[in-house]
Amino acid sequence: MTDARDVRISPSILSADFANLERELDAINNADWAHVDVMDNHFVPNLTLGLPVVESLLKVSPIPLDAHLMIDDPDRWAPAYAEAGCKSVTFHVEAAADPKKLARDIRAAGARASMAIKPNTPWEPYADLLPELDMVLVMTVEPGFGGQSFMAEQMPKVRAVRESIRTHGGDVWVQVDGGVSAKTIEQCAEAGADTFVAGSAVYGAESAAAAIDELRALAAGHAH
Ligand SMILES: O=C(CO)[C@@H](O)[C@H](O)COP(=O)(O)O
Ligand SMILES: [Fe+2]
Repeated sequence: MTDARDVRISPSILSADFANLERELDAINNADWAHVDVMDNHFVPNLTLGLPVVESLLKVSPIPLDAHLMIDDPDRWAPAYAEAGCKSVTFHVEAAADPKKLARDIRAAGARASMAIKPNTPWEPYADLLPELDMVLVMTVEPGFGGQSFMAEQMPKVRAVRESIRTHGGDVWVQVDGGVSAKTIEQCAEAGADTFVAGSAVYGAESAAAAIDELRALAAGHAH
């Protein structure tokens, strides 16, 4: 059984005020992680920030950073985010040349190794990678932008990932990212997700801290 302590909320600073990121990190200090979306305008059609900004965020963040790398050639770049101090580093399997080696490199550099799959990418061909992973991120929007509509049709994939983890054993977290809000988080938890990214639902709320508490309570009520 999963209880409230096993539900993790990771607000995405993509929806924060980029001119005031230290203040925006402080505003979510009751969250478990801060989710940082790194986009390179190649893997996705958007450009955000890279390692120098992440290094600065690491100096001031009250909570650990969860780096979501939406970039080409993660084999080359991802371990540096772990070496810099990100406690979780997610690469996209669609972009990785050697996902097994990359996951090992991330772990060797001191971070949790996480693999993301886009909405049109099936899970089954990658299930054998589970022993190398600490988290699987099932995208619930096409990566690239905050504020998009949640794709409920990804819930069977969340169930399939959770089932593979049950079968293979191991304490692998299942993260969902994209359109997660008070309206959609319960079905994610019900399907087997335990780690929830929310950008606009947190930073668009009157109180980010209250939104985080609400999301955590809703997810915990449906976790299993
Ligand atoms: O990775 C991404 C988008 O590609 C996300 O992390 C978004 O930043 C989530 O934003 P919301 O959908 O919650 O507004
Ligand atoms: Fe993300």
